[in-house]
Amino acid sequence: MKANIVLLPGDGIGPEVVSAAVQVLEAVGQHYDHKFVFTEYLIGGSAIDKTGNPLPEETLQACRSADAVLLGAVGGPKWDDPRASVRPEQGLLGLRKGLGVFANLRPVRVHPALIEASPIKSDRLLGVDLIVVRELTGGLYFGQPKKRDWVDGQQRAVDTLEYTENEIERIVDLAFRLARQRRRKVSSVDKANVLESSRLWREVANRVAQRYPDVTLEHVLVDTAAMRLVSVPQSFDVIVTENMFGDILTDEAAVLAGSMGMLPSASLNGQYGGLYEPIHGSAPDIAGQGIANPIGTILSAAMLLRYSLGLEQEARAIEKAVDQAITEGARTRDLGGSLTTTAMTQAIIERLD
Ligand SMILES: NC(=O)c1ccc[n+]([C@@H]2O[C@H](COP(=O)([O-])OP(=O)(O)OC[C@H]3O[C@@H](n4cnc5c(N)ncnc54)[C@H](O)[C@@H]3O)[C@@H](O)[C@H]2O)c1
Ligand SMILES: CC(C)[C@H](C(=O)O)[C@@H](O)C(=O)O
Ligand SMILES: [Mg+2]
Repeated sequence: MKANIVLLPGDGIGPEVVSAAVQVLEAVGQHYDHKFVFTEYLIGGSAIDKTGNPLPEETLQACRSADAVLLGAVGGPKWDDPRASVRPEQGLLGLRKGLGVFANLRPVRVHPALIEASPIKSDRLLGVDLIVVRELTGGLYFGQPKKRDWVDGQQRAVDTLEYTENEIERIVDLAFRLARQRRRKVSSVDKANVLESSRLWREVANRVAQRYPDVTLEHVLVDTAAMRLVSVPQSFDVIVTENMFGDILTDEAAVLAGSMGMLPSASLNGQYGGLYEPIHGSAPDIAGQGIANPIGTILSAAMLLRYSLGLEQEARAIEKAVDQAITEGARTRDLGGSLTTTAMTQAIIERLD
């Protein structure tokens, strides 16, 4: 098959890990006789530097007409001035909103050989296989008003946590559908003891659950969920939650998997091609050194093949090659090893069937 894939390398380690994933996709393309056409566009800090805009119109249009989009990361200290009127992260949020990708799937699997790499180092990590379904285009990130003003002679800052029933319904429904292909358990994470938006979330989740009598639903408060994630991670199958809770819990979940560099994600809505990115950021502390772990981005490329191009066998081939490389001891520095980004990528490519 032929597919047009837009690349958004972005900032920091973004270009390093995207280039790694492209090499893997090219190798898969050769093995299976597919033609992946890659076109690169600007986003984030590097887009601000070149155009003054973190999401140039040209980038958004290209992403809308692509079969899929693969993104590295945006942001970094260079653009962190709190008084700046444009920020790299606005580019990413604008892209997610502009593509309407409300469903962000963040699978978390612990490779048995990496239990040692996690600070938890315990059998409780054995067999952990969960997926966080993070609502991505609503909640605190996008609610209005979002502003600064002056009240009683001092500055005030306002963010708004807002959800409509429809926004909750579509993401919770997706979580239930996913649970049917897995262990049939949904943990809906909220803060219903405090937040009105969470009370609505719970009501809607209960309503959706009636359509899935074969799936178990539990409600978990987000603070308890954070605790359970490190103490009894095997108790989770599908976690569904609002935008910011999902952001925070998945960084925590990355600790189970051994490193921030391990986790992939897919952002979907069924309309545009889908946006694929590792869950980590631009890692300014290691950028430019060639030591970033490319696995989160490579596994995001596998998700791209699965969800946007329907290439299940090819997706599995990548996942298997990653598993095998790890089993056989391939480790970047974050996992306690010494392989460079390029060497790790090569180790994975060599193990593709
Ligand atoms: N999707 C995105 O584009 C995205 C996501 C998160 C953060 N950010 C941005 O990235 C910048 C840096 O944020 P941060 O430092 O808080 O988070 P970060 O995820 O960039 O880094 C946190 C820690 O994890 C390590 N790490 C992350 N990815 C790694 C990889 N692939 N291999 C090895 N180690 C890795 C880093 O070295 C760092 O020690 C900020 O500007 C933030 O806004 C962007
Ligand atoms: C960079 C930031 C806007 C982003 C988010 O919060 O969604 C990141 O942390 C992520 O997890 O993708
Ligand atoms: Mg995050």
